[in-house]
Amino acid sequence: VTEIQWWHAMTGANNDVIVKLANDFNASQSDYKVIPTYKGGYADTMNAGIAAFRAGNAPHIMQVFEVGTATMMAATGAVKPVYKLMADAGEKFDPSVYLPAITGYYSTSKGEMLSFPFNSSSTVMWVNLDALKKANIAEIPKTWPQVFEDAKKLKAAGYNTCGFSGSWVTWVNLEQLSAWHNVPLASKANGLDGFDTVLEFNGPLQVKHLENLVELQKDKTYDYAGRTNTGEGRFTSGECPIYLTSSAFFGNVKAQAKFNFTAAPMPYYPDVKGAPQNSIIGGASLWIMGGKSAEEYKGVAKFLTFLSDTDRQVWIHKASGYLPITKAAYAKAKEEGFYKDQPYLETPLLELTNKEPTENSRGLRLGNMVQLRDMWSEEIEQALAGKKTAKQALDSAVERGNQMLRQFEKSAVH
Ligand SMILES: O=P(O)(O)OC[C@H](O)CO
Repeated sequence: VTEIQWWHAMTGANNDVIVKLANDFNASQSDYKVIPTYKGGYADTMNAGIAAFRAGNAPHIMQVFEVGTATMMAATGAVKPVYKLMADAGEKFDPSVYLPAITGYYSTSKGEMLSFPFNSSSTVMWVNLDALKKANIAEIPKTWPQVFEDAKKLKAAGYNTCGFSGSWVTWVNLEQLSAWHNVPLASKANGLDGFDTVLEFNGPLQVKHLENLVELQKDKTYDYAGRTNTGEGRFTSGECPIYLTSSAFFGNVKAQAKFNFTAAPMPYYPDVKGAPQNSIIGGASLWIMGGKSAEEYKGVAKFLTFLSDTDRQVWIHKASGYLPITKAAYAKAKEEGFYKDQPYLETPLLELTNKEPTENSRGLRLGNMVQLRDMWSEEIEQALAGKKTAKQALDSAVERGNQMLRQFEKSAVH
């Protein structure tokens, strides 16, 4: 039996999904054994994989969050592009069966798929419907001013430590916010059109939004919940009744929330012309590491085919809240009437396809993104702590970030 190591970053309900997929694949044939290993959060998993590659013992499959894409693309030799893997292994593979809004993110401009879009998500607004009722709020808020208003009412109704919050502070409040309002995060289509991109997220919209969060943080109408997704339990515990994070929070919400809930589209600022635009994808993709044997690659290719199966994709979608990655799986979920019962699982798909993507909303591809996000978060935290104004914090995040991008550009192999 040829062993295939799969390093991943999933916890809770989504870890259960990974384990079941590996077990089912292993039970479906006897030539290969996929062994999943949790390596910490997304940033830790990526760093562990890169270190292992340098030491000559990389796993076969590595789950890398969407914002690690530029780094992986630049790591020529360290990775085996998916389109090549499938061709070399003689595995049937048609990139056109996957949803273009998702695969575009992980493909070259020629349409060659570099990594396999295993778990794609988007940002949604999770809402505690019982809390809304308790605060006499009749409708789910659609705009940011309505969220602020409702969060104040929720506070008055007893949710006094957190009216609203969210995870992945930069993803939600810079990256998705910018795309959703059709303003640039960075030049060159947010880096998709070249590594010579410069950051541009210190514009009026992003500054105004951070000013709002800073102001609302003072009395806990908003309460910061951290850089990654570790604060998500504050929604399921009932503490924060409005919470912006990934659609893939679904498995844990379903298992843990003792209240009625839904996931609505991200709010928007109604004074921004044309908003809302479309959201961008989150989550992660599977990168196949270089330097393995033909036999091992054959097993990996078979596993990717196994993951692409329509029924399996529908199952992953229903269990986790990650998106169905193929057109057939999305159509099947619709046909089954799945979204009639659970309309909120379609929310991220509707956001992604809300409008034809623009240069500002196709996605983003910035090098050194793990470090960039940490530094952007640090600047946001300074603003929330009252040590800098929102404008100073975002100006500094842009300036420091541009230096990091230039370092990446110099070191990247083109
Ligand atoms: O929680 P996930 O897996 O949907 O990922 C959220 C963000 O996209 C991570 O960068």
